[in-house]
Amino acid sequence: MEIKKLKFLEGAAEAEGLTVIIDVFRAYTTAAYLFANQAENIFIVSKIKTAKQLKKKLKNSVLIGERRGIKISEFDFNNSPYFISCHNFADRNIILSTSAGTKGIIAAQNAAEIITGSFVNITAVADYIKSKDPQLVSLVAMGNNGVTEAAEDNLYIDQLTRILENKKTFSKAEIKKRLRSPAGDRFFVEETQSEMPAEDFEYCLKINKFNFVIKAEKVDSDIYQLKRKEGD
Ligand SMILES: O=C(O)[C@H](CS(=O)(=O)O)OP(=O)(O)O
Repeated sequence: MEIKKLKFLEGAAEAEGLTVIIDVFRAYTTAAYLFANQAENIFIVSKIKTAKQLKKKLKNSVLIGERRGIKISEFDFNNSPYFISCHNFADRNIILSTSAGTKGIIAAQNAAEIITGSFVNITAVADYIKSKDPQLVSLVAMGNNGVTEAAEDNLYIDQLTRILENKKTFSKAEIKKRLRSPAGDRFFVEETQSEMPAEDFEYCLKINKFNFVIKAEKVDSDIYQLKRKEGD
C-alpha cells in the first residue's frame, strides 16, 4: 500500500485513491459527535451561500459552522464538539461549513473514496483502510484555514501511518501533551470561551471514543453528504 501524505487545500486537490481528509480541530471531530447525537443527515458545503440555499430546501435543518473559529452569523451553532454534544439532533438535517475541513472534501475531486480523519475514531479509520487494502491511500492534513500547518493534523498522519505500518504508536497521554501548546492554546483563551471552549480540547482528544467511520459522498460539486459506517 502506497501512502501519499498531502497538506492543505492544494493537497486535497491532488488526493487520489482512498483519501482521508483530516481535521482534528475541529470539523471531523464535530461530525462524529453529531452522528453520535443522532443526526439524521450531515451535508457539508464550502460556501456560506450554498449552506443558506440548502437550508431553504431541507426540512428541520440546522446550520453549523465557523470562519476563523468564530460562528458564522445566522448559523445555529459553532463548529464545537462540546457545544454539539449538549444537544440531540434526532431527525435534523445538518449543514456544516468550516474554514478548512469541509472545504477539503469539496476540493478532493479526484479521490476514489473519501473518509474523514480525527482522533475520536482513528482506529476505526485504520481498520477500514486495512480491510480495503487499497493500492494508494492519500492522507490530507487540512491545517489551519486550509493553508498553514496544524500540529494536530500532522500528528494524526504520523499516528495513522504508524498504525497502518504496525509500528509503535504514541500513547494517549503523549498525544495530549504534544498538542496542548501551542496547538491547543486557542481553546484556553478567556475571551473566546463561547466560541472555542476549553472542553473542545478534551473532546477532540477522546481518542477512539467512536467505532464508526465517516464516509463522504458527492451530491453535487459543492455539496457532499457524510454517512456513518459502523466498524466491525
Ligand atoms: O473550527 C475550527 O476551529 C477551525 C478553524 S481553523 O481552520 O483551524 O482556523 O475550522 P476547521 O475547518 O474545523 O479546521
